Amino acid sequence: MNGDSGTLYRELFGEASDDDLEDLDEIEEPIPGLVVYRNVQSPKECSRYFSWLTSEYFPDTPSNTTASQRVNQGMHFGALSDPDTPLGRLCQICTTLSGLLPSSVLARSVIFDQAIINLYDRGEGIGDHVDLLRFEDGVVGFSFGGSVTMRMRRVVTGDMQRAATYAQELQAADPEEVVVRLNAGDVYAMSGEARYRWTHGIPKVVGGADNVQSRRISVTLRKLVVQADQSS
Ligand SMILES: O=C(O)CCC(=O)C(=O)O
Ligand SMILES: [Fe+2]
Repeated sequence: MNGDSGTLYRELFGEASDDDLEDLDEIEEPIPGLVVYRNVQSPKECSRYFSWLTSEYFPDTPSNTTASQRVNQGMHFGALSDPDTPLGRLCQICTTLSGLLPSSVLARSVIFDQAIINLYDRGEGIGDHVDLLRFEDGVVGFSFGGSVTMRMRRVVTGDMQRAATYAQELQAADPEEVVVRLNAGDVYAMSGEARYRWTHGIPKVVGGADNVQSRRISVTLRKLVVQADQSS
């Protein structure tokens, strides 16, 4: 689904101000390549994104159903180069947060051209996985709605393909794990080791309680790997 064509950021959210991005609290988690910035987006901006994402991608997904057919994911394909669109604005934010992404990622002519929009309702989660290798290095996540705990585990099997199939459990899980609390307005990035050598997931249950307590919508930005031309 291509949700943001023709939707101007300014129409929905008013003038974007980079003043909002100052004085941010950057937290470097103990995994090389994992960077978390807190409170990048204001509560007001978050609630506007939450509403826009809901109407654009999940207009018919009530939170009180566990039906397996329910729509809980949307996708965008196409360069996110226009900061006057909601998803393009998220891409622009990435370029303003120093150290969020390595210079090799920022130097790309198109930094991101794909977005996945995930919806989580109470009791849901996503299994431990490494993002598919069809995507380049550098994945950035934005959070809207409820808070959640993300778990990261070092890949110890060396089996990248298996990890990339969204395994629910790694067979030889290393006890070493890092948990990252994600609140609305936070921005996280996974590059290098964090992107390729660690899984990430959102467990359904944390400390005996539902991890997701109220609806959360995440937007993750990626760049598709350009396939070499096989025909010549
Ligand atoms: O919801 C999130 O922040 C993570 C989503 C994710 O890992 C994915 O879509 O691959
Ligand atoms: Fe992922």
